[in-house]
Amino acid sequence: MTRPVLSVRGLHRSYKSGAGLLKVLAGADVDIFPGEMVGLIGPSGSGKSTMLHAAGLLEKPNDGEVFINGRECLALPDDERTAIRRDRIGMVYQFHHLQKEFTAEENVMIPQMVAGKGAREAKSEARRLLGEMGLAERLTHRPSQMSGGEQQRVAIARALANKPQVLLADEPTGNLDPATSATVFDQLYRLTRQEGVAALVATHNMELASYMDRLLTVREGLIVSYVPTLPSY
Ligand SMILES: Nc1ncnc2c1ncn2[C@@H]1O[C@H](COP(=O)(O)OP(=O)(O)OP(=O)(O)O)[C@@H](O)[C@H]1O
Repeated sequence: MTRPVLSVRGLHRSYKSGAGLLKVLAGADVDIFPGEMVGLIGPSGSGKSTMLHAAGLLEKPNDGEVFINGRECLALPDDERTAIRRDRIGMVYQFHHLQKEFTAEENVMIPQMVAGKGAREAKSEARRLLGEMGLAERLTHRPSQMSGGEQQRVAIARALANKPQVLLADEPTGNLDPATSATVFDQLYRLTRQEGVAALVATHNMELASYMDRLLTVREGLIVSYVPTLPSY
């Protein structure tokens, strides 16, 4: 049987809320297998971002384990966890978070060079990925010189630049109009498939969700398989 590339086990996360405690995740499990695209859906505030942040090793949960390629990462020393996050995990957010003083090409080169790649190799990979995202004519544009959809496509190329095994995307098209959202999602879908990257994508967009291989949702702090029923949420 294929081993999951990302495995989350028994994740607990609560936040202080006034005098009490808001339990968001209460023992949540997720398995993502190589090459698949899994949707994470559910109402606002249900815990999708909380799950993605913990799975992406950005935030320590109160309890639980996160395995990347079979290796538990939350208990690792900070520097090892950072290296795994850099080399194995790509993140895309609703807002692109590109560095505004750098060009599209440089934005995609930076994470590669931080990971130790030389400038020439990083540039060639940046050009390849930006070309795949339909941005061959935008290499030297800065974020302010690009449309929202173009900026988000650069952010996707950047997230894939270090050949991660898993891409975690938090409403990657949530800030775009419906037509641009569909195009950007299409490119995200095609490129993750082509590069063999597994993806967990939080979205409110049920049309995009219908293209995913599987859907998960958060219910009472647990992650469960989601089978759409009428009326949908
Ligand atoms: N740092 C924090 N401190 C306190 N409460 C928080 C914090 N982060 C998240 N929460 C709360 O945890 C709950 C889950 O938030 P989360 O962002 O994971 O939901 P979500 O499903 O991603 O929502 P959305 O679809 O609106 O992005 C919310 O009620 C939120 O207010």
